[in-house]
Amino acid sequence: MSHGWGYGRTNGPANWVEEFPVANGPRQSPINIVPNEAQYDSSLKPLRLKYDPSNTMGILNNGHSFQVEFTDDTDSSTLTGGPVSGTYRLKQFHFHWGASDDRGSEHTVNGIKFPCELHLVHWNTKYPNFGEAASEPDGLAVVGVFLKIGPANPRLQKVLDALDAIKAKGKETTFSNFDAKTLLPPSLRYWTYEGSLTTPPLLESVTWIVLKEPISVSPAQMAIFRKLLFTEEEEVPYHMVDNFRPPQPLKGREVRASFK
Ligand SMILES: NCCOCCOCCNC(=O)c1ccc(S(N)(=O)=O)cc1
Ligand SMILES: [Zn+2]
Repeated sequence: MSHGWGYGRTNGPANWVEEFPVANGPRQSPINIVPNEAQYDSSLKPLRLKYDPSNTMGILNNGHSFQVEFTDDTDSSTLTGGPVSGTYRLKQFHFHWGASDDRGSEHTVNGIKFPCELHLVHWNTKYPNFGEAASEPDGLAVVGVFLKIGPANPRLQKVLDALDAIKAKGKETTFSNFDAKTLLPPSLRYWTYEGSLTTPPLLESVTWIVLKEPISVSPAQMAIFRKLLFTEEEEVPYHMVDNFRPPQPLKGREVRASFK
C-alpha cells in the first residue's frame, strides 16, 4: 500500500494482505458466529471482569477508531476465568461502527451485522507488556460486545460526550474515573474462539470472547460516533465510519459456547 492502512478503497481490508500476509492466516478475525454450530463446553468457567475506574488514563482518536486507555502497571483491572488461564490486564477499549445502522460490527451472528461493536482489550501478564504479549498465541484476550439499536444508553453517553474534544486523528484528551463494567450487558454468556487482531498487524494472538447479549445504543448516539474523523485537523476531512473488517474464513476452527 502506498499510504498507511485504513478502511478506504485503496488501503482497506482487501489490501491489507499486501503489507500483512498473515491476513490470509489460519486464525484471522472477525468471524461469522453460527450459534447452532457452536459447541457448548461445560468446562468453560464464568468470565470474571474486575475493572477499577481509577485506572482510566484518557481517550484518543488514533485515526482508525477512538480508544479509552487504562493504566496497566498493576492487576487492578483484569480478566480472569472464562476460557483463559492466568490473568489478563485491561489496556484499552474501542469500537467499530458503520456509516448507517445496518452495518458496523466486525463479528456477525448468523450473518447479522450490528451497528457497532465494543472491544475490551486485555494482555496476558505472563508476558512483560502488551507489545510482547501481542505476538504470542495466548498473549491477548478481547471481549466483544454488540451494540443494538434501542433506547439511548446513558453509560455509553459518558464516553460519547468526550468525542467533541478528539474529533481529528491524533487528538487526545483527559478522561478519568470511567467504570468499563457499566458497558457490559447483564449476562456474561459468551462464545469463544482463537483469532487475531482485526486490524493490522493482524497478529494471531487473541482469544476472542464475544458476549451473546448486546447492549443498547440509540440512533442519535450512533450519529455521534459518525462525527469523528479519520483525518488530521489540517487534512481534507473524512468521517470515521465503516471502520470494520468483514468476517474471515473459519479454517476449521471450533467456536465454543459457555451456555446451552
Ligand atoms: N509495538 C509492538 C507490537 O504492537 C503490537 C501490535 O499492536 C499495535 C496496535 N494495535 C492494537 O493494539 C490492537 C488492539 C486490538 C485490536 S482488535 N480490533 O482486534 O480488538 C486491534 C489492534
Ligand atoms: Zn477492535
